[in-house]
Amino acid sequence: MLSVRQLQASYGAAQVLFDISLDVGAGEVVTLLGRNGMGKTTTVRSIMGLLRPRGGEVHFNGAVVTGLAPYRIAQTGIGLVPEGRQIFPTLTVEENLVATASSRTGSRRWTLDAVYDLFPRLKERRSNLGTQLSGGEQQMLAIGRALMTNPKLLILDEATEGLAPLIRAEIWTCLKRLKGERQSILVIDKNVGVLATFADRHVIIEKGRSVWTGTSNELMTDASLKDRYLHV
Ligand SMILES: Nc1ncnc2c1ncn2[C@@H]1O[C@H](COP(=O)(O)OP(=O)(O)OP(=O)(O)O)[C@@H](O)[C@H]1O
Repeated sequence: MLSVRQLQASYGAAQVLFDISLDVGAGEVVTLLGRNGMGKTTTVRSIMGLLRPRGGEVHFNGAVVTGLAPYRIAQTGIGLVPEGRQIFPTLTVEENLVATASSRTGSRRWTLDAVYDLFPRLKERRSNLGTQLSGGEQQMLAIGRALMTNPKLLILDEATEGLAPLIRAEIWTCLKRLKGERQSILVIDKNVGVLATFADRHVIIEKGRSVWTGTSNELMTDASLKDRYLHV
């Protein structure tokens, strides 16, 4: 479904990504791991066309999407939950959700009711403005908004950063439920232990290079990986 090959990217003259390769298959949950500043967000931004890659290729559903405008990449069926949520603060919850609604990619799975079923709290808050929501509610809204585009692939950058433990658990439950429906997901998060309970594969990024990929079992049984690449 998503295939990234030898991706390179820079901010101005500073090259940040040197060689990122990763795959997400249909129905798979894949994580992007690595310490702060290693290039996870930049990888996501490059996949989405928010940063123009200076080398390498991004294939999605068999087509090369490298270098397309972000809206065109989104239209191919990739839904992004960006770092920092970026919901529309002056719109209500419901307006935020409706603003992105689309069945362009063929699937009509995600409607307002379906999102409210996944996150009942959003239904309670449907008339509240974005600014009136807690961090957890904003993250639920950001996920709901991405789902309303009926994406073939959902990408979450920092899925639970800064959220209280109970809210985190709700987000994990949501992701597990989506996996149960065979939603393809690429997720960045630091909670490796929880991710390993339901993700299929993991990709570790170190200084702009994808240096390891493997299953949850392989990740959890190789303690040296965590020491080398994940501990601060
Ligand atoms: N807009 C920018 N301009 C210049 N350099 C940037 C910019 N954004 C990120 N960088 C640099 O690029 C490198 C990779 O950053 P990136 O945000 O992709 O890392 P990350 O793995 O997502 O880390 P984090 O977990 O802290 O978000 C870092 O050295 C960072 O300082």
